[in-house]
Amino acid sequence: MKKNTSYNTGKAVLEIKDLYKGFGDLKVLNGFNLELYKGENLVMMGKSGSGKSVMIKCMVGLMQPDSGNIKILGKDISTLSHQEMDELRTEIGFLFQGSALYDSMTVRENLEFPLRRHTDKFDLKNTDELVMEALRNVGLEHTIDQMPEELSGGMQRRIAFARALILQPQIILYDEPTTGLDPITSKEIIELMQTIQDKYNTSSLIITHDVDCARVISNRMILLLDGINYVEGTFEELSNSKDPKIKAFFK
Ligand SMILES: Nc1ncnc2c1ncn2[C@@H]1O[C@H](COP(=O)(O)OP(=O)(O)OP(=O)(O)O)[C@@H](O)[C@H]1O
Repeated sequence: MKKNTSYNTGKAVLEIKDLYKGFGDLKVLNGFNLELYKGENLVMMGKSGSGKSVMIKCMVGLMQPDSGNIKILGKDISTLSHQEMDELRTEIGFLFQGSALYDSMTVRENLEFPLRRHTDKFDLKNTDELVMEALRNVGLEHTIDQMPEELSGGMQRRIAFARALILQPQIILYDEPTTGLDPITSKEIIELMQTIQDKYNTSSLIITHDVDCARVISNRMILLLDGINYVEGTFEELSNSKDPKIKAFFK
């Protein structure tokens, strides 16, 4: 698979500067910085409890940082109204480990759901077309009228992927996209992530502990350690590091 590692001259779609967040005596983020460039796959690794979820919650406006600055698509999120933040969230697709489908809805209804919430951005007349395109992207057009329970775990994950894509986001956030999947399904998901990036030139922030996933998908990597962006570089650079703290991630 071709890998491009020259994104750091491009335009940043997400900029986190000097982010601090603590809970009482617990300092979680201590001046964390991150830039995600247009069209890149940035893999973020961090130990359990290192603050990855806190960082994401600050990023999508679900948590208030103590200080620091977050810009998404050039907009400082601390200046946005509720409605503006909601609109900006349509530019971010989420694929989380627990991105469960609604059990009582068909695949079609699951995919229509985000569109109905954002009629300002999408014309509901085009719903069928958008649903089909999203399903085509994950190769599951034939499941459109099925219920989630009729699908395998891997297929459900792909439908959740299609649902994350349906709003045509510019940024995709993946949290442990391959955790809990068997190696073959895991490989399929990684290939899908790559296909989507190639097709739509999306920018992805991928949080994972899966070294194989990081090797295949990352253009660049960042390690969150001690509340800061401890190191950044390509997979090759980081995996060959002599620093024991960095080496620990690649065991
Ligand atoms: N609302 C909260 N109140 C108090 N402490 C919190 C809160 N949210 C997170 N923390 C603490 O902040 C630290 C970082 O949590 P976070 O969930 O971001 O970790 P993580 O890196 O996502 O871990 P994992 O990989 O296990 O999901 C933890 O010690 C957690 O207990």
